[in-house]
Amino acid sequence: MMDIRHLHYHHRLEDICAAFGPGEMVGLVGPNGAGKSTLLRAMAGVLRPTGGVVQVMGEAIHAREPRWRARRVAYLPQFLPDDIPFTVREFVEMGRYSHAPQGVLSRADMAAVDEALAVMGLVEHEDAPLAHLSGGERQRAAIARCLAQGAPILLLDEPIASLDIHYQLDILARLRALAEDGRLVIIALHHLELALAYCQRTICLHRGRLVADGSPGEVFTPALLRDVFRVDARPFRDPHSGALRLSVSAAIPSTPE
Ligand SMILES: Nc1ncnc2c1ncn2[C@@H]1O[C@H](COP(=O)(O)OP(=O)(O)OP(=O)(O)O)[C@@H](O)[C@H]1O
Repeated sequence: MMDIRHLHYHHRLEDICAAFGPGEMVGLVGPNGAGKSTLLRAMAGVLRPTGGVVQVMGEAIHAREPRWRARRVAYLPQFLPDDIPFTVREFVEMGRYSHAPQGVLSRADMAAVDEALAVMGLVEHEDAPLAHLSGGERQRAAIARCLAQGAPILLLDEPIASLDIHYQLDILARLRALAEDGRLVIIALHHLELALAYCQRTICLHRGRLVADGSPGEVFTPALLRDVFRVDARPFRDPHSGALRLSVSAAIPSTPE
């Protein structure tokens, strides 16, 4: 479904190789500045690699036009501009325009928008200007736009960063359900505990390189947590639920470079 071959982007990404299939829920983790957003932008086709290629369904994504990309990949950037001059509904409707060649949304398009607004708890805000929403509500509107898009691949850059705990868990559960339904979902996450709980696969970037790729239990070793994330931490199995959890005891002090 998505194949990354020897991807480079200046010094920010170096020789990234990975392949992803339908039905996968993948957590993209790594410390600040590791290259997660850069990688997601290259995967979404909005950033042209300086080497290698990202193929989506066998085609180099950056070489295809925006409508082709939007039918296949829904991409949530890490930050939205503060001054988007649209109502919440208009903004979510934008997710459907790749399905409406003449720019006129059909009944099915409107139904997809209604559903996305409802699952993101935004029906009461649909006529409000986007700029009048709180940070978390705006983030939910951006996720609603991605969901309305109906693309088989979702690339979400820190989708839960500004959300309350209910929406963090609710959205991760919804994304996992979409993956179980056959989509490919890749999310950049700083919450390693939530990656453990919700992602079946985790890929870890460090200084622009892919340093680990496997189940969260395989990836979050005490050595990787120490060397990459600079914390003293160890995974353990919760005696009640049997789920893998993370016990983090301390940040390892930075040493001057
Ligand atoms: N516009 C830019 N121009 C030059 N360098 C950039 C630019 N944006 C990011 N970088 C650099 O590229 C590297 C990777 O940044 P990126 O935003 O991809 O990291 P990230 O893993 O998403 O970080 P974070 O967790 O802090 O969001 C960093 O060293 C950053 O300083």
